[in-house]
Amino acid sequence: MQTHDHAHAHTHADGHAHHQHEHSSDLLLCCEDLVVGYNGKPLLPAISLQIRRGTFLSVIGRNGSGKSTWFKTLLGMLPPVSGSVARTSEHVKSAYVPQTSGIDALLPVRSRELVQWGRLSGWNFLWPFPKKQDRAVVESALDSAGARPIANRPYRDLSGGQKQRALLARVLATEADLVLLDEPTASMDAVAERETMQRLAELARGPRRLAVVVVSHDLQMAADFCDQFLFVDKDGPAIVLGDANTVFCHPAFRHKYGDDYCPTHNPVHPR
Ligand SMILES: Nc1ncnc2c1ncn2[C@@H]1O[C@H](COP(=O)(O)OP(=O)(O)OP(=O)(O)O)[C@@H](O)[C@H]1O
Repeated sequence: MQTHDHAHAHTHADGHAHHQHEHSSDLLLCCEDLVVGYNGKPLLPAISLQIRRGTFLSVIGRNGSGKSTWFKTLLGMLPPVSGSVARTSEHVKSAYVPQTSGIDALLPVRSRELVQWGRLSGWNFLWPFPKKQDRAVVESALDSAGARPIANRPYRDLSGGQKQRALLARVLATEADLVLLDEPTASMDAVAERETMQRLAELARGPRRLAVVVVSHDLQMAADFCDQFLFVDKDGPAIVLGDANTVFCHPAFRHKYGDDYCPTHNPVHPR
């Protein structure tokens, strides 16, 4: 695993023990010298990375460091300033859960309907009556996300943590291979946060073998559950990709977050 300061990072988000059955079809998304930004202006240094099935990657960085920008580019919602991001096959499906604040809090829908929307596309959207098979997927997604108790509640009346459960169910209902979640545990209490991270880890490491990418501000929680970390900092020279020790002990990371997360620099309170 390498890390890179300055303009060219070539690192692969792989090489982990639980990727025992890894083969070429595990590769879902490839970024080559990808530079993200707005209106042709780079925000972060270039990075090359590959996202495979079974990966649980956490994107970390201070407020305004470029995490959402990176996400949007990965999803094709924002064009790269330079370089490329490509799915390895047109069959690779990705799904996105925005920050809760990005959803209209006045949306007059029940949680179950919100999840059903994950099954609809194109013209279906104008005739939103799910097929029997879609209904089964929706019910199972509600169970997997722990959202069954809130399925009939209007989305706007839910607490922040309950909203995130409904959104997680929605992502599961899309049956995507690659799931990107922007701060999925932002308004959850500590127990709910841990449960959600556990569920996401199971989606990556269990039989579904999804690739899961989360933006997380809780570094300890990310360290406990994720296997890959991408540190971004629009004001610094580095973009760092690697396992926990590689990233948390990198000088650029420690410059922003201090030494507490790096076991070799913080031997008194190792992670
Ligand atoms: N549409 C836009 N045009 C130009 N600049 C933008 C645009 N959207 C965001 N930015 C800027 O890009 C930078 C990175 O923003 P981004 O939303 O990616 O940060 P973030 O790491 O996700 O932040 P947070 O942790 O607060 O959610 C910020 O300086 C922001 O002001």
